[in-house]
Amino acid sequence: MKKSPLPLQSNCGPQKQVIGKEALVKLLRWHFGHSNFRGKQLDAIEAVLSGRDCFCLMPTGGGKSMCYQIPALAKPGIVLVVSPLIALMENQVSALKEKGIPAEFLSSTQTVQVKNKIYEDLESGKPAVRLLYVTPELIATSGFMSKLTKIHARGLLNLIAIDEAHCISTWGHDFRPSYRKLSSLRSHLSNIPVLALTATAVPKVQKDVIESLNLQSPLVLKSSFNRPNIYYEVRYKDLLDDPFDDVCKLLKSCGNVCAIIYCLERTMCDDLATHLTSSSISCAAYHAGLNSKMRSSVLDDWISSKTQVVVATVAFGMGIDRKDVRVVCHFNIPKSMEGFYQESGRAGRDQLPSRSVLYYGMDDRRKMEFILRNTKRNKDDSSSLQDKSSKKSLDDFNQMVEYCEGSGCRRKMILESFGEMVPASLCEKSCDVCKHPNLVTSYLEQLKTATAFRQRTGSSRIYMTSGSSFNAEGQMSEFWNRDDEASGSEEDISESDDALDAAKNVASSKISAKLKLQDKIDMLQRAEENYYQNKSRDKQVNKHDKNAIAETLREAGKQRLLNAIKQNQQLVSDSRIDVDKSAVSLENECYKKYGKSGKSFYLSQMASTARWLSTAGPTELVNKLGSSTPENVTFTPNCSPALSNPLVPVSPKANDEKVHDNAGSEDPIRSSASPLHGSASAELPPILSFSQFINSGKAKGNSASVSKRDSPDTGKKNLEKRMRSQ
Ligand SMILES: Nc1ncnc2c1ncn2[C@@H]1O[C@H](COP(=O)(O)OP(=O)(O)OP(=O)(O)O)[C@@H](O)[C@H]1O
Ligand SMILES: [Mg+2]
Repeated sequence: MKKSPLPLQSNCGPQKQVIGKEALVKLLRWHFGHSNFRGKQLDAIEAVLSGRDCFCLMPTGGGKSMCYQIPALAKPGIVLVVSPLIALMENQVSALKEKGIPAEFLSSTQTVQVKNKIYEDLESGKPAVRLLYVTPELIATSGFMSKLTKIHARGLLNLIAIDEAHCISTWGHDFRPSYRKLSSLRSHLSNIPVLALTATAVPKVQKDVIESLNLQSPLVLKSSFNRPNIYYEVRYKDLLDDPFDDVCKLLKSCGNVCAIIYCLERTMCDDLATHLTSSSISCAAYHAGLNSKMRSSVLDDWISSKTQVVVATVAFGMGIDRKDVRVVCHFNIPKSMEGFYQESGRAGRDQLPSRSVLYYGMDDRRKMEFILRNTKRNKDDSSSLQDKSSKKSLDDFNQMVEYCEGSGCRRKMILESFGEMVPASLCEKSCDVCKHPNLVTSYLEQLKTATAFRQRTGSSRIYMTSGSSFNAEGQMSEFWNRDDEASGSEEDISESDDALDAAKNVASSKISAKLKLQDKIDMLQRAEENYYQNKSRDKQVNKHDKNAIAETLREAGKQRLLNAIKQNQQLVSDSRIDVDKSAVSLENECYKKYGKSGKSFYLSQMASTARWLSTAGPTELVNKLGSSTPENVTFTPNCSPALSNPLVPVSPKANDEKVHDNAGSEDPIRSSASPLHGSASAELPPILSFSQFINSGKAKGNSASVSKRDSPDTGKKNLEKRMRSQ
């Protein structure tokens, strides 16, 4: 619902004018319908309005957003909000727009037209926007920084709010390298107050945030971390017959309530979501393996109560504001208390009674310990730094283990981990230990017995045995986005880099320890032979590859999009849009993006596109489709990704181009129109395979020692085989 003009907007005079408490409360009531400020909100607002820096530590759901949203309404000008997640920005901006508050966000998900419109407004004499949300990656770009400097020079910048500020600290659980670049904000935009907000910062992180952001004599506001309306509980997987069923029963016993279930792995999310759905629980999976449209669709459905339960990796949630989440389950033990606090804190933001249930399993514990012990924080860090970082991660994790295996009050444990000393009586029986102490003690004893038994019988499952299990990207846990510093990428969800790296490192270190050089060479030679054998076999079976996307499927896809477009009268009647070409263009976009990832990705992308066509507003549609350049649309033929000789370096361009896989088709490098490509490839001598290379060395050194497999004859055969298979 749109509101009439802001009551204070025109009354605000010069920047220095002090806005009184009453006026601020009036703004709160008028725009947000809350009767009064909560906790330390007013202190933070008054501080930043008077031009002072502020560090604000409030519990999850404490109302931190209000600390920068009210200042944006109290003074003409712009409040810049730095936020780590595109989903989070989208959410807040649409909620503000609903209330008639001019807010925008800038991210890689928007069309150029939308971004240009925002920039035009910012450059106009009197920008309409009051709150501008951006990612830290965007701030780090020189283009955006120069725009910001100009806005500042025109006296239009009121406040810089850094939400989820703990992401700046390498000691924090969600460290984002791009956040570190925010330290330059101070030097570029002097005299603008900075407000740092977080719910989860241990004293060391608090100090780090204040120093990194270069806050000047900030007002430090800290509220208690206690969330009295959340009941904390741990369930022991090793003592349960079927943990999936237990989650199911738990959700059913709570009624059809809103819940989030966190899992470590994407596959686990999918499996558990399927199980719950088959038990008639309204639920969906959410993780970085889904494309961004699918993720938005799951998020939208959950926010609008179409689905009640989301089974997600930690990719879901930071700052997500659905007030009535009644249950947050951790199906696997989280890696730190900070992460656990933040995730479980998504329950009961409406202050009504809610539950946090953690499923603790010994295998999960071992698995997480393995990941943390072997995770490399940064490839360039020295080994002592790596060791320190790994030790810190393990220390953090041990707190979580203590939380699960300890027999003390859970709430007290959480609060003490944040440096808050409280008596156990504060809990008022709102954790399982305080409410059922005997039961929990008995569980812990049973757990000990079960663990000892497993150790004796060696029946513990082995999770990470070989490198091959790590090849499938996305199978591992996913932590927060650790963008490539140089890329300035603005992706909102990370690929699972940490754990994957860890696993790969371990796999390779195991190989190094085990194999001597000769073994390695033999292994590589065998791998090469297998590669060529498989490749020529693949050619025959390729047609039957169940993951391949056939032309008929693509045709059906185009037809589906065309139907979706035709159902939208807005599109059919708009002369700027060519419906046929738009369908072709959209299908091509889906194929180009997800074709290589396989059929299911392609289909899910098509489904989201069709969904978008039926729900998007007229401006969005015209922006996207009116500007498409269907003349330039080229079709990617039904093919597998370019697989030319792996030993020939392939130019990046060649990777982007489309390659026909049919016999007699041309290699894009050799068939390039460029004379350089043409003549160079004709003159190049054949490139030796790995075996040939090794053999030639051996032949030079000691021709007598050449094995049958390594004989020049075999080398020649290999080369012929290789040529045939291309
Ligand atoms: N003064 C207030 N009175 C009542 N409700 C409020 C008040 N301030 C904020 N809220 C509500 O509290 C909820 C949580 O607010 P918000 O999202 O700002 O929390 P947060 O501290 O940013 O949490 P998180 O750490 O999870 O991001 C929102 O639904 C908001 O509308
Ligand atoms: Mg928040």
